[in-house]
Amino acid sequence: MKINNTFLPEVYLLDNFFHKDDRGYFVKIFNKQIFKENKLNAEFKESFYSISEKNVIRGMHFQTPPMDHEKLVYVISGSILDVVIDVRKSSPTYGKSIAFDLNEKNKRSLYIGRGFAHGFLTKSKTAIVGYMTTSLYSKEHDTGIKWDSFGFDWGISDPIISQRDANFENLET
Ligand SMILES: Cc1cn([C@H]2C[C@H](O)[C@@H](COP(=O)(O)OP(=O)(O)O[C@H]3O[C@H](C)C(=O)[C@H](O)[C@H]3O)O2)c(=O)[nH]c1=O
Repeated sequence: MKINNTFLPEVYLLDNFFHKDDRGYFVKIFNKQIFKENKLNAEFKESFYSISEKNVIRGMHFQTPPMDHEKLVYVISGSILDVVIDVRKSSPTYGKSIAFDLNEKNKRSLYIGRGFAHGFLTKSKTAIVGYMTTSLYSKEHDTGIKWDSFGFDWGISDPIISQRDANFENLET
């Protein structure tokens, strides 16, 4: 596993270990020792996955303190455009976003620190996206900002989104 810095501190792009043989692929997405050696929070408390159709946007989600968390996002099948934005008002990179293609071919994952909103666009027919988070889900602390409110070009104008995501507030400028 190789952990790559990005221009957003606390957001890392991970090149995961994988093994290919005539049966297919084996991919490892988490190793506690490597995470701790690289000062990434390795104390994950929940893991879940979603299955999305093409042109679905899920996001931009985050949990507010004290239930904020680090999040590890990876793609089991398909392809997504994964987007993260800094929503920490006191941060020098507040409002700055970064995007990565995560897919079953590159087997990359994204480690997202606290204070960042996360979302993705499904680019393949379907995409199975896995998550691990370092806090428990808390409905009261689960919130977000609107997907088209921070100047990011998703390359799509009419995504399939939930009513909840459509009703999020815009990023405060
Ligand atoms: C996360 C979660 C959700 N829920 C409930 C809340 C909703 O009734 C339903 C679906 O949740 P939501 O619409 O938030 O799911 P997504 O839109 O796929 O959100 C996910 O995708 C975006 C991109 C993320 O970054 C979020 O961390 C992740 O939650 O499950 C639970 O009951 N427990 C949970 O842990």
